[in-house]
Amino acid sequence: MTTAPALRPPATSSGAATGATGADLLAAYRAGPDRALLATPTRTLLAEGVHRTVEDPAEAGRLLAAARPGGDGSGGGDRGGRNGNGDGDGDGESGGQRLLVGAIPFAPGAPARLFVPERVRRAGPVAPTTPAPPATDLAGEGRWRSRPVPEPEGYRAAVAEAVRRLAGDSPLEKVVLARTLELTAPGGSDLAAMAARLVQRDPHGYTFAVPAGGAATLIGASPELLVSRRGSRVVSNPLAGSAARSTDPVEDRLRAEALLDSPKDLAEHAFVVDAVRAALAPFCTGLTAPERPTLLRTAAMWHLSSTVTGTLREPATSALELALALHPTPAVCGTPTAQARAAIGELEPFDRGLYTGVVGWGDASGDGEWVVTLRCAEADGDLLRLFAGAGVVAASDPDLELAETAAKFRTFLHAVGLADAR
Ligand SMILES: C=C(O[C@H]1C=CC=C(C(=O)O)[C@@H]1O)C(=O)O
Repeated sequence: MTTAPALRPPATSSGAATGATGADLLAAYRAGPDRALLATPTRTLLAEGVHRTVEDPAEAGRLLAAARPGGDGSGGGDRGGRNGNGDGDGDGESGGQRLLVGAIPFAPGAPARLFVPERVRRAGPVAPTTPAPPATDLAGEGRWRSRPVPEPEGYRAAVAEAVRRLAGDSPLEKVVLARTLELTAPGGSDLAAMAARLVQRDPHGYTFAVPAGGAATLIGASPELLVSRRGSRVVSNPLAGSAARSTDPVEDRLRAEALLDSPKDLAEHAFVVDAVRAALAPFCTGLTAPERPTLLRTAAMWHLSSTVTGTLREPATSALELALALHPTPAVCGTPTAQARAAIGELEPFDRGLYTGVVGWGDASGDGEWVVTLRCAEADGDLLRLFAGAGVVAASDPDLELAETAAKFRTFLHAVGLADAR
């Protein structure tokens, strides 16, 4: 057990309420190793200054527990809020200094990029009407060079190999295979402007821009809530099963309806819901999940979506503990987890880093919102490395999974002001 220094940073860092809006905090964000922005459907958090960094997520959990009022987990009340995820908490520089923000990687044992900020400014969600910078400022004419890793042919071959394994004797039932797209722009990229465009395009998503080690920043807009905990109320929103949006409204609706009826996608989805229920069961009573998924829409994608809710058995269980118990779900790894992880290690020719990990915040009362790290890029100097993956099951078609990952890249490409990539 760590004898943790209190999470509370120096007393000088606390401040009076500022009345800032979500849009103000978004506008105030500047990328850097000591800044983090989280803009969720219910709140905006801008964290500045590093009180301490935490590389071990388990240690982060202990730190939060030690900083809990009375150390007994009694700090959280059930205050409800939209979707049970909270209500934005009002605004201002807050008594929420005892907060942890950042990202946890996909691979166990790789360093987490979590930190306790010196200052946290909070506001409600960014209004959907908040103007974003024009795409042309970011894209410029021919400014970006792109390189897929692996090449599309390599990704197709990996999916085909996974399908062969899924059809064979292996216990593997689902594996999520990803690819990357490296974009380079001389002079680097304006990450604050990209964050603004991500929020504006997907105001119901979870936009994040957090330090990723060294001078790198992890930036993206995830549609998938891994878990939120507010008082005793626990919510998870697993997604799996996807279709690209169409600009033609009739075609768009047809794709959505086909997704809802697709046996392949329903199977892919069921693995995730079952795993989420199983992981939450030891911690929750009254777990509920719908019989059938519904549709969730982002600007670029349709997804099959299920909202799983429950009530904590032990009030001391934090959102972070729940996130660590859930991660990695079959939405990003596969089923069974160990075999899927091994297949990913063999079939993906790159390190996922923070992609398909967990990103978000947790506070000393145990409340928090942790989302699955998707639809994102790692930005470092001139390089932006985008990531996208797709769940592969026995009925998967390599061409369709390639097209699905291309569609998933669009979330970020549009934030940069670029058109599609193959
Ligand atoms: C792995 C990704 O998406 C996951 C989340 C939602 C739907 C998914 C799917 O339909 O395959 C993936 O499981 C990604 O966006 O990179």
